[in-house]
Formats: sequence, C-alpha cells, structure tokens
Amino acid sequence: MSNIDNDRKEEQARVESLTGLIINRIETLREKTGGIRGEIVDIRRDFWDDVTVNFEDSAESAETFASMKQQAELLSERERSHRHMKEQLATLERLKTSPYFGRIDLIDEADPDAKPDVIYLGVGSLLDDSGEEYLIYDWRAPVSSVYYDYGPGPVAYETPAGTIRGEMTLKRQYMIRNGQIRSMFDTGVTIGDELLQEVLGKGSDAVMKTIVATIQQEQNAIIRNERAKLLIVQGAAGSGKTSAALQRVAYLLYRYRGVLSADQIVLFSPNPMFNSYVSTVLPELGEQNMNQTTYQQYLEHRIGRDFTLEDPFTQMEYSLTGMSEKNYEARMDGIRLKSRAEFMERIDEYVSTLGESGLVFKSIVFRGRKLISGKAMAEKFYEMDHTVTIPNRLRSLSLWLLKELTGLAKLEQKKKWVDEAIELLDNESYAQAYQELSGKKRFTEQSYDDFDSERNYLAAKVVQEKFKKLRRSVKRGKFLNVPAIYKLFYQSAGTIQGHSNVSDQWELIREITLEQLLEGTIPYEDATPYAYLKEKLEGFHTHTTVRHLFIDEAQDYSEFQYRYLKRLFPNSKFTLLGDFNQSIFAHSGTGEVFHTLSMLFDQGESERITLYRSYRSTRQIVEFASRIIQDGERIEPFNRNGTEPTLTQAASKEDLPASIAERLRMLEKAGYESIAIICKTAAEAKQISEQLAPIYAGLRLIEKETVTFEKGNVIIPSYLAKGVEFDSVIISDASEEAYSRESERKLFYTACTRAMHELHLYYAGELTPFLQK
Ligand SMILES: Nc1ncnc2c1ncn2[C@@H]1O[C@H](COP(=O)(O)OP(=O)(O)OP(=O)(O)O)[C@@H](O)[C@H]1O
Repeated sequence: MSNIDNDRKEEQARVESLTGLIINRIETLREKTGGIRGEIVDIRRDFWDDVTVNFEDSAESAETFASMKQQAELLSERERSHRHMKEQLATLERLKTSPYFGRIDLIDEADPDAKPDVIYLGVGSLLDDSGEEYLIYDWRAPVSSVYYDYGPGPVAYETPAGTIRGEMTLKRQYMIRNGQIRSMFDTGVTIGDELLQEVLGKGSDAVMKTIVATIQQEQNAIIRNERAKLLIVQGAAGSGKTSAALQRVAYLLYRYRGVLSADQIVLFSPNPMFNSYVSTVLPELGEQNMNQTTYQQYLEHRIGRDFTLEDPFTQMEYSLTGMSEKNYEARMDGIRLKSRAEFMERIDEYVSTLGESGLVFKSIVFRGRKLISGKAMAEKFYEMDHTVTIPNRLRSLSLWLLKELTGLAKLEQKKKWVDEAIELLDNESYAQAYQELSGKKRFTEQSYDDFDSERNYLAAKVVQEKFKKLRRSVKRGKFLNVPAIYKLFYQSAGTIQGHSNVSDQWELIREITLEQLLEGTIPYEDATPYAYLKEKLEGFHTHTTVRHLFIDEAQDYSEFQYRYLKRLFPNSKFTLLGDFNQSIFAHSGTGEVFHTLSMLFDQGESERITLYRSYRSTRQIVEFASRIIQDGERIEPFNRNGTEPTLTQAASKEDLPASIAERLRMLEKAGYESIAIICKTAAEAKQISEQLAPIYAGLRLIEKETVTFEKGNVIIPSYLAKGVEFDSVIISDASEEAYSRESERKLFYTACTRAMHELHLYYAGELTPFLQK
C-alpha cells in the first residue's frame, strides 16, 4: 500500500471530525443569530420607550440626545454582530459538505528541524475552538499561494510582513463531497490532471463555476497580481481569463478587506446575458458581486437622452450583412477611423476652436415664449475670459442664467395666465398659503384676506413651481446643445486642419454620418467620440471611487474607447482580459491597442501575462480550431480526449435543417444538456429557428436583448456566444458563403471554440476556406 492509501483512513477521520465541528458551530451560531435578531426587533420596537425625551431646557435636551445616541449605538452594534454572524454562518455552510480541497505540509526555513505545518485549504477559513489555530485556511491567505505556485521542494511566499521561505514536503488534493473523500492525489506543481479531468469532463452549467480548487500557476499570477496598474491578459479561447478575473475580484476583496468594497470594482462584460452567466461565482465564494455593466449600458446612461444609440450588435450585423448596401465601404472605413486615437485628437482640436467660437446654446423657452435666447447665451459665454476652460465658463453661464431666471420669474408673476392658474388651485393650497402668510405676519392686523398679499404670494408660488423645471435643467447644463455641436463638427470638419486627409472617404463618411445624426440616431462608432466631446465640454464625470476596472473581451474595445475609459476612471487599476484571435469588431484588430493603452500608464506600471493552455474544449476541438487562425498565438490543449469534430455537407441549403435536427437528437440521446446551434448572424439564427421549429421542439432563440443565460438548447448568433460555453456546438452554416472574408475568420474561430465536448459543422456548397487546408 502506498503512503497515500495509508493516510486515507486518517484523512477521512479528519474530514468527519471537522464536519462534526462545523455542524455544531452552525447550530450554535443559528441559535445566537436568532437571539440577536430578537434583540434587534425588541430594540427597534421599544426605541422610544427606552429613551427619556425632554426638550424643556438645554440640559434636558442634551440628556435626551445622549440617551437617543446610546440606544442608536446599541442597535447598530447588535446589527453589526448579526451581520458578522450571518457571514460566518454562510462560510460554515460552504465548508460543511466540502471543507477543503488541498493540503500542503511546510517546514519553515527559520525552524528547519520542526515538524512540518500541515495546512488545509478551503473556500473559507476555520479556526479551532481556542481561536488560535487554523483548521482550514482560506484559499486567498498568503500561505495558500504556495499551493498554486509550487510543488514539493523549496518554496517562498509573500506576507504583509515580508517573504517567508521554507520547504514543502507534501502537496495533496482532495475531492470531498457530502463529507466523503471521493478521491485524493499527491501532486507536483500543476494541480493535477486527474482533478481537472474530472471537473472539465462534466456537462456545462448555465452559470460559471469557481475554479479555486484547480487554479493553475499562470492563472494564480493574474489573480494575485497587486503591482500592475494595467494588467493585460492575452489568453487563448477557454484559457480561463474570465475565471481568473472573477477569482481575482474575490482575492482583492479578501486581501483588502475593510479598505476595498465590491462597489469599488466594476466589470465591463460583452453583453447583458454574460452578466447573468458570471453572477453566481462571487456569491459562491462568499463575496458580493462587483458592479457589472456593459459598455453600451454605460453609454446609454451618459448620452442616451441626446440620441437614439445604435448598439454594437446592430453595427456588427450591418458589417456582416450590409456588403451590398450603397455606402458599405465608406461606413466600414468610418468605423475604423473613428476608433483611432487620431480621431480623438481631431475632437480635441475641435474643442479648442469652440473655446473661441462655435458653441450652440438652446434658448430657454417658457409657454412658447423665448425667455433667454441661445444667441444671448453665446454672447455672454464668449464675453468671458477666453483663457478660462469651457466647463468653467459654462458654470459661470449657468449662474448667470439662474439669476436671470429669478428676475424673469418676478416679471412672469404679473402675467394673466398666473391669475388663471391661481383660480385653479385647490383649497389645500389656499389654506397652506394662508397659514404660511400668517406665520410670516404678512397680513395686516385688520384683515386676514388682504387680497394683494395673498395674490402675490400665490403668484410667486405658481411661477416658482413652473420655473422649477427650467432651473433644474439649467443646473444640469441642458442649455448647451451638444448634439448640434457634434453635428457641426461634421458639417465643418473639412475645414479643421488635417481632417480631410484622415481618410480618402472622409467626404462620404461625413455625409452618411450627418444623415444619421439628423435623424436623431447615433451610430455605435460615433457614440464614444460624442460622449467624449460631451465630457470635454461639460467637464469629465469621473468615477473617482472605483479602484479596479475589469474589462472582459478586451480585444473588442478601440483605442479611442480605452483612452476615454482611462479618463473616466482616473484612480482605477485596469485588468484587461482578451484574445486577439477573437477580435470580431471592425474597429478592433491587433495588439497595438494594448500597446497604446500601456503608453497611457507610466513606465513599469503595466504588465502582460499570456495564457496558452485552453481548458474548455477537448484536445480534438482545440486542434481543429487552431487550424482556423493563421498566425495567432499558439494554443495548447489541456489533454482531455473527445470525439473528432465532424463536417457534414448537405446536398442543398434546404436540407440543412433536417440534418441539424438529426444531430440534435443524437446529442440529446448522448446526454448533453446544453447544445448550441451557432449562426453567423442574428438574421440567420432567426431563419434557422423558424425552419427548425416544426421539426425540433425546445430550442431557445438568443437575441441581443436576452438577459438571462439558462441551461438548455439554444440558437445563438456567433457574436452573442462570446465568453460562454456549451457541451456541444453545431455550426449551422460553415460554407464559403458564410465565412470567407478575412474579417469573418475570427468570428468563425470564436464560434467553434464555444464547444466543450463536441463540435459539428454543417454546410451546403463549398466549405469555408478557413478549413480547407
Ligand atoms: N484552472 C481551472 N480549473 C478548472 N476549470 C478551469 C480552469 N481554468 C479554466 N477553466 C474552465 O475552462 C472554461 C473556460 O474558462 P473561461 O470562460 O474563464 O475562459 P476564457 O479565457 O474567458 O474563454 P473565452 O476567451 O473563450 O471566452 C470554463 O469552463 C472554466 O471553468
């Protein structure tokens, strides 16, 4: 019998004794939390009974105040304990069925002759009854990093007090379920294939899972990186970028507990559905979710009131299907142009000319009358010292406008409409007016119904009420007509130095952009330039409290967008997770974007980590997909075997749905619970969905508005499948017609790499050239 077999009994006994202890603790804590909850209810109910209220003189008032403060403190202390106990309970619940997943035996260099410290790692920490010894260490504790970074032999790890060195004499992994050790292995540096095989071999879920038990060394470097202000992770499809990002959030929340909170972390995800896909990982690790949003949602929030915003998926759909449209090439050229840093410089130049002239203001109109004209505002604005910044001059203008409005309100009170409005007031308003006037002693002694006083008072009230909206919009800077100013940029841009030579198609780009803007719609490629212009004019609305910004699918952002984000989050560290082989937007392309981004940080502040190993798909799928990309980064499959991907040629396009339905039946029979039919575009997805409906039931069509990711069989456009995964994938049309342009190569690669276990491709006519070699 090997050592490990000898140890097994002992290990199982330890698991049992720990589980017993955890169960006991849970019971005791439940009782205690119940008690505290009761106390809180009592304190809240009896709050005023237990406070001595007396405001008769200042000494009594002070006593009242002190007694209230004491009660409030007692309440908040009880509430704090309750929260703390609930957190402890949640940790114990997590540990109950699977208390730990790893063990390391360490000898400290400072005490080489001592017996090794035996350290168990789990998803939370557990102390013994004395509160001095750790029975389980949290996977994020400093010492736990040794588990992920080393095999048996010399080790080192960082603690807040400095580097600790020592020797690892044992590294063991466990799979514990329901209090039973299902398997255990002793391993080297990499966290064993056996466990990974088991985890990865399972069916996909509707939600992402935590990977703490099997984090790989190179992923650990991402999770625990604390130095870099800009951390760029380039990683093959399925290499665990998103997983590492989420564990990194959990790590940071643990490492900086009390300093960093979940609402100071923001994650930009590729689409709203993705938010639901990743939303359970952090709660599973006992942490709150960070703020999750999409770039589009952010833009919508900033500029959605000014224009109808085109979303990136509509733009994508156009770029994939609009080839035969009249100005297709010009628009595509425009998309690329507007994503570049040079375009930002053009906007900067434009803004500097606006400091001298050209700002457009909206007149303040009230009841169909112009109260203050836009022209008057422009005159006032340009009278101000030109060395003062535009946002500061706008602030002065806003103060001037508010003052003007006060004067205008007085004049307005004399108008006839005010009398009519007064007549329509209800009794309550009259009574209130009377009361307030009496309070202010505005009536003469002889009469309470001094008509003028009352009328003036009510008139002021009526006008004030109506002017409230005007004042509010002035305070919000609404008097600046940013949409018109942006349109003017295109109307006059030919005259801005250097602009006409940014693209041969510039004249046409201007024309088609203006056409859209005049219709009240802003193309996706203009949304960031517009938002940037708006911020430059109004002053940047920076998010200074955000400390960490995570951007998933980072290859899909343009240089312009990154420069904009850098300004919006000035105090934030950036973690970017991307794969250039999956750059599917017309504006995204090469690693240069990341290079220019790192130039926005000081030297030495940015780091880059590359992940080559792909965990999602079987070796066969990874090898198959690698053929699609030409000269991208190499991808190493994790050695998990499966069936070879298949290519099926149908006699005609019309025969495709029947063949696909047959494959669906086979896959379901094989037990797969999440199968995706991935189509190039939304239009194709819709068509296939209609064709399949009569012959195959239960397929859910995923559209850009879909917000939840549920387990089951779906039909999905390729660009919405980003970041997610399925047991098996069917590519509904892998023909030359669908995928042949260079811009479609990466889309095709992204689609194929969504498959975990099986991949099947269908086509009619010629096969895509990307697979012909
Ligand atoms: N260390 C690991 N242990 C277990 N599973 C892992 C590990 N790393 C990654 N995985 C699994 O591999 C799959 C892919 O991971 P993830 O989605 O994070 O990759 P990605 O790099 O973001 O992929 P893509 O770029 O294709 O969206 C997931 O199922 C994830 O759970």
